[in-house]
Amino acid sequence: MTPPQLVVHRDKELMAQAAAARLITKIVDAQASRGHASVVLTGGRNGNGLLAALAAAPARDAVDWSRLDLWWGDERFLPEGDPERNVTQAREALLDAVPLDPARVHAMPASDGAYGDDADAAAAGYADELAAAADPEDHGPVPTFDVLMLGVGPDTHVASLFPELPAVRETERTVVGVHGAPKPPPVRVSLTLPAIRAAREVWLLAAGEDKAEAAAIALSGAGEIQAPAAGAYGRSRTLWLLDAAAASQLPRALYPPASA
Ligand SMILES: O=C1O[C@H](COP(=O)(O)O)[C@@H](O)[C@H](O)[C@H]1O
Repeated sequence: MTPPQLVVHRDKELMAQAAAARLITKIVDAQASRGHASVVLTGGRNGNGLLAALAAAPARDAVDWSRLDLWWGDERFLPEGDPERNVTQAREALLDAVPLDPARVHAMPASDGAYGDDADAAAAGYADELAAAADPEDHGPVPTFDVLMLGVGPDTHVASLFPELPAVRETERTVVGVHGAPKPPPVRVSLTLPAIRAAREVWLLAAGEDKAEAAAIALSGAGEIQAPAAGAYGRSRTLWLLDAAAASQLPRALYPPASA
């Protein structure tokens, strides 16, 4: 487990811009050293804010978009093109504006797609896609993502791993169908904690006052079943990117004094 590092920005706009700049640098560095990069996107307000900031950043042209693999941490299991689907929102915020290779955009299945309305089959299909993309050096059924981003919900959920639901207890499968999610829609598809932990870097995004309690709980030693965000960490780095409002309930010992 890599211990969480915290960066606290003044407000959510600055956080989104700084995180977008950080992501551009990560992708460019990975492409320079390995020829390609892989990023796992998150849904939600903070994830979409980051993508919009990236779309507006002139430095986005430093990325070779054709050599970037995009995956998703979770998806709301809805029909293709539904405005509530994470992929639909990501396309609007950024993806439609950059020259990605469509074969490298690994959206999670829709509820009117190849698996019909069977979220568990859709999850198994996505797990197969991940396994097929993994190299022998990845030591497992999931690629070693360069960066995996997770929005933190006000209830400490990450991806579609909600407190106490079976998905957060999963230790074998890399992707699961989620049923009875407390946040709509109730049916979702999600990476599990073991799949999340395959990433080199895990970035948790939390901006806004409604994330303050969740951040304080997850960073104060809570268990991952009760607070899924506490169980999300990367192989090399776990980074919490917060704004001042989301950091406002953190114990002083955790709050980095020199953040801007
Ligand atoms: O439903 C979801 O919610 C979380 C957090 O969203 P936010 O709007 O509270 O920031 C998100 O990370 C997840 O991908 C999404 O499906």
